[in-house]
Amino acid sequence: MTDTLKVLAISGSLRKDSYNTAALRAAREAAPADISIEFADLSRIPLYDQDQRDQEVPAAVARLAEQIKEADALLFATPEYNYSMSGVLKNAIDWVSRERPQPFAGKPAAIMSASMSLLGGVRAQYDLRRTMVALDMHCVNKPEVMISSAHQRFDAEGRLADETTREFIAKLVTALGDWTRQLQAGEKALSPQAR
Ligand SMILES: Cc1cc2nc3c(=O)[nH]c(=O)nc-3n(C[C@H](O)[C@H](O)[C@H](O)COP(=O)(O)O)c2cc1C
Repeated sequence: MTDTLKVLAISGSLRKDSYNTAALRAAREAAPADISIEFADLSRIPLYDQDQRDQEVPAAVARLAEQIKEADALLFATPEYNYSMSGVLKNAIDWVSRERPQPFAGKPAAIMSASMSLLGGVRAQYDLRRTMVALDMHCVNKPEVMISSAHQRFDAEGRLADETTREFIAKLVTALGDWTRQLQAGEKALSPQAR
């Protein structure tokens, strides 16, 4: 029997009716039985301030860093704000990136984006990928899930109403699970005990 993988879902939108958060809920529904998805909460994270950090790491940041450490993998969904990821997401990543050991290092991760435009947030995804390189995350390359015209793909209750998008999301979650197990197997093989 395979162990369940713990995936932390991180939405870059605080909006109650966020399409990105809704996409993460759809991912949780579509996840195979051996993947469990829990949600991070970025709403209490203040703006990054080095002086504040020097005094005390805010509780919401410490909690997020802990959740990231405990997770086997991360699943991001980011809105596109002016061709980039949201400030909410970048700010949270910046806070956590100052923790030591750096919690993102070596983490398997995957990205989705949802936008009302026809491009589905592709430019935000590539910004996020660049940040992932800086932080040594290992991002799944394919499938790329960009949810365009998001307002037409979710119903008024925020449920995904588009089968093609659901299939893409399911494939991405499965790919993230496979990628995570592959990386974990590689790490085991390289550990001193295995030599
Ligand atoms: C400040 C701001 C900038 C935006 N810039 C873009 C953009 O560059 N490209 C785009 O596709 N949508 C842009 N949008 C629209 C968002 O994609 C849209 O509001 C989306 O629903 C936000 O994601 P959410 O539903 O998860 O909150 C922008 C929205 C805001 C508030």
